[in-house]
Amino acid sequence: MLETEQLTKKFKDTIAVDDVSLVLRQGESVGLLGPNGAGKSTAIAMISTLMKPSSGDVRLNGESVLKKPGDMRRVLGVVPQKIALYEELSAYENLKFFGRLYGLSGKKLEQRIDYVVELVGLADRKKELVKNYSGGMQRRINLAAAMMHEPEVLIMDEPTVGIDPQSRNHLLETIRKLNREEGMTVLYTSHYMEEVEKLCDRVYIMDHGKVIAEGTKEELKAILSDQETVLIDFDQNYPELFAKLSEIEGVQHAAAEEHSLKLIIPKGTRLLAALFHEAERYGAQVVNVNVQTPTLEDVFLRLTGRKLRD
Ligand SMILES: Nc1ncnc2c1ncn2[C@@H]1O[C@H](COP(=O)(O)OP(=O)(O)OP(=O)(O)O)[C@@H](O)[C@H]1O
Repeated sequence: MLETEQLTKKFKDTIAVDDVSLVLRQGESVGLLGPNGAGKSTAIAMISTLMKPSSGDVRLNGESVLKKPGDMRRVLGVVPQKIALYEELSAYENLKFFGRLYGLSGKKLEQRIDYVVELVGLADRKKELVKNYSGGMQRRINLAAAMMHEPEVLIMDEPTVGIDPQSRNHLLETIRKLNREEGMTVLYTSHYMEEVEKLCDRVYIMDHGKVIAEGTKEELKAILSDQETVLIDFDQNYPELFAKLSEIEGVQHAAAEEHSLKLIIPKGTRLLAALFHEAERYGAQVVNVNVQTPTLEDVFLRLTGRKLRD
């Protein structure tokens, strides 16, 4: 129902979005996964008609939205990364304002407000001023505002960055319910691999403005089907040892995080003898060794040599 064709956005010396072709089918939940600066927000700004592409096109049911941006705006509910609410007003007043912008009034408007505050779990607090809400509650009302005009497609730009775990879970559950139970089409961007794994059927992985991989979660993980991920926990951080271990024969990618080192190796690689030998040389204690099936985070590491959250 919605697609981008070789979408490109150039700023002075940066190509923020580079030849990106995405497809979003009705009822699907699609993830756009990439680190900070990958170009996700810029792509969303163009899809939602807030920014003109340098080249390429965005199509809604086959028709270019560059000519008819109004059609797209009616269909889309966009939850931006930044909170877009009036702080001095209550949640209820904010929702009333957004509802009126979309032409709702009277009983219909009140019914819709009742529905969206219930949806985000804030019905009993709707009369409080937005400035007194926690960051997570503000995000939930942000989602409620995007839902006021009964959009067919919901686009969310990193909606859980910096919020408390309770609001995060609530948001994720709400989006999941909207997609699975109400058939809402969802485009969800994040640099949190676990969120995309939980919510999305299909995933585009972006880096430096380009789509570097696309597929169902299973297809993407199949990129690593003949590899395994070994997570080694140490008693503390040993930068020199970690660098040394990353060079062991067979290790294809390595990423260190605090006391742990993650290695991607071909299945069946005999690693333990070398691991313990080197650890002993550096006086390091191996606390735990865990062999895992690859995650989308590992796929990203394999494709780019970097971690998603570098
Ligand atoms: N208005 C602008 N002018 C110049 N450069 C920009 C502009 N907007 C974005 N960029 C650059 O384009 C690139 C992509 O940015 P974008 O915000 O789309 O990435 P992102 O994947 O959404 O990351 P984040 O999660 O940090 O928002 C970055 O290098 C950014 O600095």
